[in-house]
Amino acid sequence: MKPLMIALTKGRIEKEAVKLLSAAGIDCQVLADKRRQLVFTEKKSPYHFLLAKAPDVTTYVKHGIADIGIVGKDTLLEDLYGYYEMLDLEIGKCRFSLASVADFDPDDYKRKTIATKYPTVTEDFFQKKGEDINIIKIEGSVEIAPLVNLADAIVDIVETGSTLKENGLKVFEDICPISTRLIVNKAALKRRRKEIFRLIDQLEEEIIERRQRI
Ligand SMILES: Nc1ncnc2c1ncn2[C@@H]1O[C@H](COP(=O)(O)OP(=O)(O)OP(=O)(O)O)[C@@H](O)[C@H]1O
Ligand SMILES: O=P(O)(O)OC[C@H]1O[C@H](OP(=O)(O)OP(=O)(O)O)[C@H](O)[C@@H]1O
Repeated sequence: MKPLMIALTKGRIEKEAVKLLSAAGIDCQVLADKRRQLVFTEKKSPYHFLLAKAPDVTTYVKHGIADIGIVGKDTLLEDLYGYYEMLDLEIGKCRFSLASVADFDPDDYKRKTIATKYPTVTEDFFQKKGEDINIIKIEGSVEIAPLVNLADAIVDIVETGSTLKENGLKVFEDICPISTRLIVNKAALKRRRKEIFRLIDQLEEEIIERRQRI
């Protein structure tokens, strides 16, 4: 049978994810000297890999190109269906927060404009408060928006808080924690159940060990 194909989010969580997979005994040797290569399907490799942007990892898993995806909960909350979320890898930890300039009033009754890369999360957060808002979709450096009056506030990822601080912004409310998750293609979970659960068990064991080390 073909090796399992794992779609890995490239960028910030890549290194941590490869470290976790390797520690769990999942051979990632092919990724060691990858340079600009993005697809790794070497015959002798026990696993195949592709490296993609976070929202595309979900797409490759949904379409069955990848059996397994490694992607942040932030991305999954924007694209909720069509895969199984199987495991919290407990890496890539950060959170969603509502942030703005110091004089922003979250209790102001006027209809707010919120800038974000995450419209679904934002809509859901304000809907639960019973608040109707305008959303402006921004692709990055979202912190600019309240500084130049494009928006009243932002919903964005906060990790250390230094980006907010360096731009004179503060958190008004934490929305939810985020971490990296393992997702599985629905058909693959039926067809390759044994192999996938073996990989999940290996990862779980390593995650528990790491928890005990802290
Ligand atoms: N401080 C952080 N900022 C952003 N993402 C973080 C942070 N810490 C962990 N993550 C996780 O890393 C994932 C990938 O983030 P990364 O910044 O590499 O890509 P991106 O958000 O698509 O940005 P870019 O467009 O710069 O590539 C996020 O989806 C999130 O789950
Ligand atoms: O709390 P911190 O540790 O400062 O991290 C949070 C920052 O990191 C992310 O941006 P990223 O670097 O991915 O760039 P982007 O704004 O272009 O998405 C996020 O959108 C924040 O801007």
